[in-house]
Order: sequence, then structure tokens, then C-alpha cells
Amino acid sequence: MTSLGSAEVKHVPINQAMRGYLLRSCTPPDPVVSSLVQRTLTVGAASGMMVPVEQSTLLTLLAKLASATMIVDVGTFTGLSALALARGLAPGGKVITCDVTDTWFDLAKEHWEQAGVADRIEFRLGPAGKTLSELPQGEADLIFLDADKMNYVSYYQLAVPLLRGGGLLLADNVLLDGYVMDPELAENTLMRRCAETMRTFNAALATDDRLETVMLPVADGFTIARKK
Ligand SMILES: C[S@@+](CC[C@H](N)C(=O)[O-])C[C@H]1O[C@@H](n2cnc3c(N)ncnc32)[C@H](O)[C@@H]1O
Repeated sequence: MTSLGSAEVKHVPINQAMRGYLLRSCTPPDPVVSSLVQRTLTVGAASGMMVPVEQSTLLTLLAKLASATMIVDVGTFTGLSALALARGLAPGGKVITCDVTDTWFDLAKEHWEQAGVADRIEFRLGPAGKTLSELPQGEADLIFLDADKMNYVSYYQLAVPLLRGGGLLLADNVLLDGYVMDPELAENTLMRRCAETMRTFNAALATDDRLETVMLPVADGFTIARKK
């Protein structure tokens, strides 16, 4: 890779105080999102899987910019990303969201209903690979990957053909707690393998001629790739 010299130096580290400022500088979450965040915090350790609120706002914005009518949300959990994406849909559009478990479906649905978007969200229970392989090719405006990290490479391979030209492939956790820089530093075998997979995923997107890709340091890393 060509070195960019001093051009690559400017980068502001995000500590907790800076993140607080960053959050206060975004449109604040509305009562439905605030409620979903609070209720998700009560589910226990799994609550850490929820997308950060600033990212949910970004998802809404990107869906709007893509004039999306067909969105695929991979990894439902308590439904914040599906809710945010549904809020960005163009009239008549829908979000297909999938998860391997329906443990948190009632909580998600309650908030989709409160937000008035439940009729625009279709939940599919089952492995994401199966859900993606059953969808029609070339019709998705936006696909958001946020499920099991070990399968990101196969999700990417399935997802790109599903996108229309100009469609967006979004991916969360692409920095994987920073371990993508050195997977050997990860605390256990699973995390190490996830970090290695994420490195493969990131490298594949960056060199895929079908895509224009940018990785943003939002939360745990967020990639936006546009299909040409
Ligand atoms: C990080 S969470 C998703 C967070 C969610 N996007 C949100 O807005 O808060 C990851 C989800 O992926 C689900 N998952 C794990 N393995 C999966 C698989 N093979 N297929 C589909 N979903 C899976 C988990 O059950 C979990 O709910």
C-alpha cells in the first residue's frame, strides 16, 4: 500500500468524555429508542450486543440517502437496528431482519409497534446464511451485517449479489475491539478467530472491484461499501 506520509496522521482518539460530546452533538434519541435502550440494558450481559444509539441514527440516515425500499438487517437482537432502518425506508418499503433466536423478539416487536413501523419489518427466524441465500438477487438497497462475526466473510459473499447497483453494504464491529490489528492479542480462541475472520472480511471489501468501501471509526468500527 502506498504510504500517505503526514496525511495519515490526523486522527482524534475517542475516549469516554469525547464519546459523550459526540453523542450530545447528534440528534438525540426519541422516547421509543430511549425506552428500547433502557429495556435492553435489563437483559443482562447480552445487552452489549445492541448497536450504539449514534449508529442507529446513522442507519436511519443512510437508509434515507439510499431511498431504500428493500433492506436486510442481519442480526435482530432487541430490534434497534431494524427499527432505525425501518424509519429510513421510502414509502412502501420493508426491512427483513433475521436472527438465529427469537429470545428478544417480543421486546423488539413492542418497540417497533410503538414507533409505528412494525408493519414494515419482517422477522425471519433462522441462520442468517439461510435467510440471505433465499433472497432474490439484485433487489436489496441496503444490507446491514451485525450477526456472528465468524461468518462475516460468507455473509459478504452472499450479500453483494443481493444488492442492486448503488446499494449499500454496511457492517458493524469491523475493528473488533481493536483486535483486527493483532488477533494474537485477543483474550481467547473464539475472539482470536473472530479477529482473523474480520481481517479477512475487511481486506476482501477493500480490494473488491465491485465495491467502493470506507471504514469509519464509529464505536467498534463501521464500514460502508457501495456496490458500483
Ligand atoms: C450484535 S447482535 C445484533 C444487534 C442488533 N443489530 C441491534 O440493533 O442491536 C447479534 C445478533 O446476531 C444473532 N446471531 C448470532 N448468530 C447468528 C446466525 N448464525 N444467524 C442469524 N443471527 C445470528 C444473535 O442472536 C444476536 O441477536
